[in-house]
Amino acid sequence: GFLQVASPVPQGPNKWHEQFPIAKGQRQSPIDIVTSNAKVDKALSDNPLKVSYSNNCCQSVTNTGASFQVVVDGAGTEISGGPLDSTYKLVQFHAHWGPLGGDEGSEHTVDGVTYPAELHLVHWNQKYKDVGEAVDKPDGLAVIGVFFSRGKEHAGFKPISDLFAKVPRKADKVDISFNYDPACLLPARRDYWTYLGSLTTPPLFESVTWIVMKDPVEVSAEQLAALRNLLWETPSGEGQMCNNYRPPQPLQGRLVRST
Ligand SMILES: NS(=O)(=O)c1c(F)c(F)c(-n2cc(CC3CCCCC3)nn2)c(F)c1F
Ligand SMILES: [Zn+2]
Repeated sequence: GFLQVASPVPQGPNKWHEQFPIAKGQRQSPIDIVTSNAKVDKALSDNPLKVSYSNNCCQSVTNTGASFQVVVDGAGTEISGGPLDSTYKLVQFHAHWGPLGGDEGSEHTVDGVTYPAELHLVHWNQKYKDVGEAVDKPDGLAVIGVFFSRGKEHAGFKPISDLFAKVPRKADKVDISFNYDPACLLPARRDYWTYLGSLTTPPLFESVTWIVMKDPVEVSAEQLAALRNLLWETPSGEGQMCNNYRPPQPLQGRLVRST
């Protein structure tokens, strides 16, 4: 019979350094946020983080083979202020999560505490011509991280979590025909920690100003379970996508600032 050439199953985080040496770099993400070591910086509150998203910016949801990804056309979806020296535009949002019913799954941890999932809103610096140019520059990206805790249903996340069943396989894609404002996914209290880090997936570029919201948002157990409608390649064939999170990396002496 024909030689079966399977697509290589993606290597886990502790092998990434073989192909991406920067995995052992000086500003890798995620990190464990030790709240007692975070330094309150008045400058962050003097120039508050400004999030101005439009409600018709979301184009589609796709299964990237590593997460869901809501693709956004950046028109009018800008953030600025806080730790940012320029305006950044939203390009996509996705998440990382753990096993069904488990409490691990977030990438950042807070005093060693994990959350069942973590949402990432990825923005690129408008001083560059596009995200491809920005993605590997030290000030190229700004990612807002939002912890998901298990509780009551998140009405704002429902239109998105209902779409996961429609994109079970890698490269599956469904258009978003309704108006959707991703700002509904942010916690009411806008306090955050911020530090300089990296992409948490290959190519692991050290190009991210991280803005990790202090307060989690509640989503229901069903909405967390809906993340598992997404499938991916496992060593034993196709399986439910889960545990797509990188564990915390060495702080390497970096300062974490806090509002
Ligand atoms: N977890 S994370 O740190 O928030 C995070 C991710 F997980 C990502 F996958 C990306 N990412 C960026 C690109 C486009 C690049 C286009 C140029 C070539 C490299 C990929 N695709 N995925 C990303 F930007 C990001 F910030
Ligand atoms: Zn991410």
